[in-house]
Amino acid sequence: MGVVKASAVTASDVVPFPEAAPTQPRLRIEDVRLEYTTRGKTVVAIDNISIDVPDNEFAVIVGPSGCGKSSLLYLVAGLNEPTSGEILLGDKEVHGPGPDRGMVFQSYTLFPWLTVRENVEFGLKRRGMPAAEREEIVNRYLNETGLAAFHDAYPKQLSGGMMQRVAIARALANDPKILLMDEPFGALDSQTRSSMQRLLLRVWEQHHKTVLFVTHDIDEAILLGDRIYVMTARPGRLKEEVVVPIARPRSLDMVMDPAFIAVKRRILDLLKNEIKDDDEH
Ligand SMILES: Nc1ncnc2c1ncn2[C@@H]1O[C@H](COP(=O)(O)OP(=O)(O)OP(=O)(O)O)[C@@H](O)[C@H]1O
Repeated sequence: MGVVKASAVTASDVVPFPEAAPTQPRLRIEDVRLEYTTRGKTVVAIDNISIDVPDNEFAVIVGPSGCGKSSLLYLVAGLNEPTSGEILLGDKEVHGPGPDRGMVFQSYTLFPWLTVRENVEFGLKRRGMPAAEREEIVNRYLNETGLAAFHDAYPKQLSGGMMQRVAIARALANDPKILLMDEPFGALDSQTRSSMQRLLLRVWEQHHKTVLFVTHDIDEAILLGDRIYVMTARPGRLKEEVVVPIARPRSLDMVMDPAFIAVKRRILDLLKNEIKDDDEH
């Protein structure tokens, strides 16, 4: 084969590398502002927040009480519309709720007339998934969340922790693009809360589902999160994005690690300043 001289190669001969599709983060919150108007009085709850949540990351929102954390999650869930700005999931703008977003709230939101199995199965059945496929998926999530032995129980027979397991299993079974969790362990006693954190760590490390998680608990935020968005006092703005430099798999005893303590100190400082700023106004 002859040698191709460099001079023989023209621009039109060069086959460009296929451009890698730019990887858009799954969730983009762009310049979102939210005002509530009640009886003629307008309150700015969220003031121009922009956040990109990378795919397959566990993102956590922390901030002073009333800074708009739940409001932001509700906007992503499509349960409310921003006053301005937009929210994109993939390349679709969010308007209204949809099966691409799974929600787990602090209050228990199971259907009381359905068993554990039927609760987990609900969304799949609604989508018309065949029974055999449904059963396989439901069994998998019942096992993963330690609910297999309780599959025939009704919500009223379960403790708060068990009900939240069902809510998590139900959300995951629907295979949403993102899981939105609003203080899901906020109503649980501290022991149950720890056990739920362990469970969520284990389940999340298996699926790496994109999560947006709201909490007041800084230890919980660091333990679970890859990235923590710290908000200012109301009107909520993004104060700082803190990346958690702690390897996975994680365990609850990591709260004693120097890296954990350093991140905690950083977040507490950010929040302390925020509350002080707020008091001074
Ligand atoms: N439906 C509503 N109508 C009017 N004001 C509202 C409404 N929902 C929330 N607010 C106000 O908006 C602000 C943000 O509320 P939000 O519940 O989102 O904050 P949060 O950070 O989740 O609070 P917390 O940490 O206490 O749960 C608060 O001042 C709240 O009183």
